Amino acid sequence: MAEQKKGWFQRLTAGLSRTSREMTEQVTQVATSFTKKPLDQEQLDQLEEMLIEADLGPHAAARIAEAFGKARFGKASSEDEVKEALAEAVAAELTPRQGEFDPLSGPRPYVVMFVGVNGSGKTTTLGKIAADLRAKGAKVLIAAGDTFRAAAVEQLKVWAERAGADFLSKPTGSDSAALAFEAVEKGKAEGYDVVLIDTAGRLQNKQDLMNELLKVIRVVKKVDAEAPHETLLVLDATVGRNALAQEKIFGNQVGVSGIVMTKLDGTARGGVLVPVAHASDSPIKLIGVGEGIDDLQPFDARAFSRSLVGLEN
Ligand SMILES: Nc1nc2c(ncn2[C@@H]2O[C@H](COP(=O)(O)OP(=O)(O)OP(=O)(O)O)[C@@H](O)[C@H]2O)c(=O)[nH]1
Repeated sequence: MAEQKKGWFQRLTAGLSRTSREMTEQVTQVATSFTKKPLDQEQLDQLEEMLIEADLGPHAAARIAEAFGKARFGKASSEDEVKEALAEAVAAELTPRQGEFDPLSGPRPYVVMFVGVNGSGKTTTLGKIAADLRAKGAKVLIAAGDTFRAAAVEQLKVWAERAGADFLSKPTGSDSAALAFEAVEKGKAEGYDVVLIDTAGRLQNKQDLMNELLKVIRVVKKVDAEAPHETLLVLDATVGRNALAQEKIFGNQVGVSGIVMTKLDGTARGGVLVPVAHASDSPIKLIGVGEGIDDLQPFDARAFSRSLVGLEN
């Protein structure tokens, strides 16, 4: 178990290495002056600026700098003390925004819808979740709701086969709401534990896409009024602060129950998770720190915060 936990933290740290390297460099720079003299307002301002540059957003940056100031004002600090205090201040921001994705403890079939723009990592995330659920012995059905793109259907099919999950699709251009309806009906009739529904990420325009997603939800509710039990919004961390705009649109128009932040390994701007977590009404539930199956992790605010500032564990 300790080994497993270590492996998990190492993957998180490796995944966040670009962001944490950037942060650590900055922290080290700022911290050099912190070690030499008692913390003053000028240093706090520098720290705040650095946090803004790291994409944590102006509001969180101000709050974190303030919390840091409360903990360390008037004291000289070693680099590790700076990191510890920063990690604590970031964790204080994120801990209330941490949520759990646990489809096997909910009603059966537990219906999960994946939304997000093309390329955000929806298909990969869905595939990784399917593989994890299958490994736990669950009966899983995947519905290829992006009926507009043949390539998306094919890609999802590969993931379904790899995971050993059943797969439902329709010819390109079919009604995705009808497919979702069938999937939930089949899920009910055939005793599935979980139904995972992929959706389109791009249509002619944003409003068409939102209308389409709302239609899928309406239709799914005809089979099960409680469904979808989860609507996971998949956001790509490499788009930086654009992720905030996406959260706003999907969150306001479709309704989202949890956020998955992917590709944290592909960017030095992983700090963007902080303003997204704050702006969103729904918690961060999962993070993607690589392309492998084990690289989708439950979001752990404390571990994320420590890893972000380059602490070892
Ligand atoms: N490095 C890294 N790559 C990821 C992660 N998650 C997804 N990807 C990659 O991002 C690319 C896009 O992911 P998809 O799952 O195809 O994205 P999508 O939202 O389904 O997009 P479409 O299939 O175009 O609708 C793929 O090459 C994935 O392997 C991650 O956490 N880290």
